[in-house]
Amino acid sequence: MRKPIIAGNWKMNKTAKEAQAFIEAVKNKIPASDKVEAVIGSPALFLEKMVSDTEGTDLKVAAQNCYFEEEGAFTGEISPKALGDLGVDYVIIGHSERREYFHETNEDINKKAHAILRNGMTPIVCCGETLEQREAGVTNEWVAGQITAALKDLTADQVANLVIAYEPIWAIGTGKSSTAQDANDTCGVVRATVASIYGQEVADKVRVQYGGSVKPENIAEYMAEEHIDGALVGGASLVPESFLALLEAIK
Ligand SMILES: O=C(CO)COP(=O)(O)O
Repeated sequence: MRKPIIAGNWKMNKTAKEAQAFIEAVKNKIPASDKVEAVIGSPALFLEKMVSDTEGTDLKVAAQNCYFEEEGAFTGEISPKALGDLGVDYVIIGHSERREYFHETNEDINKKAHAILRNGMTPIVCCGETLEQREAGVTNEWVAGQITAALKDLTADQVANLVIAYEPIWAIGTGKSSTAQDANDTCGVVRATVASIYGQEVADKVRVQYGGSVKPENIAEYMAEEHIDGALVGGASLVPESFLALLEAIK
C-alpha cells in the first residue's frame, strides 16, 4: 500500500514572514502522517526557518533544487550536503521550469538524484511532456526516456523509496488540468518504466504524483486512479485553506 503524498511547490513565491504565517496557519491542522504525507517545497532562502517552524508537526520540508556536488567553487549553488544537514526531507529535481529556464539536463538530474540520496534526503523527480509532444503522440516515449535517464545507476532500494512527479507542461499554471484518465495512463507509463528496469516489486513501491492545475475541487478524481499516489501542487499550495483542503480530500 503506497502512502499518498501531497507536496506543495511554492516556486519563487513568499517572503520568510509569509512562509512563517502559512506554517502557523496550517501546523496544527495537518492530518496524521499515517494517512497522507504532507510536504511543502519552499524557496531555499528560508528553508532553515521552515525546518525549525515545522518541528514537531506532520509537515515535511522540500527544497526546490540543489547542485550535484557537495561543496566547492560553485558560486550561487545550493549544496545537497548543507540541505541534508539542515534537516530538509525532500528535494524537487527536474521540474520543467528548471529544465526550460535553467537548462537542467537529464544527466544533471541523475547526478542530483545521487547527491540527494547520498545526503540522506529523498528526490522528487519531475517529468512531463510539452503540448507539441502530446499532440505528436510521443508522450510515453518521452516520459519513459526522462525517467530512465534520471534513475541511471540508482539501486533498487533507492528507487523503491523515491517519488516521481508526472507534470504535463501544458497543464502547469494554466488551469488546463489533464483528465484523470490521461494522467493515470502516463503515471502508469512511469511505473512500467521503473518495472522494466527494477522489476515489478520496486515499481509497486515507488510513489507517482500527478501535477498540473491540481486543486481541492479535482484532487479526489486523480487520487481515485490506480497509478496516482499524490500530487505536486503549485498555485493551490500557496494558501493555507486550499493546501489543507487538498490534504482533507484524501485522508
Ligand atoms: O508545476 C507545478 C507543481 O510543481 C504545478 O503548478 P500548478 O499547480 O500551479 O499548475
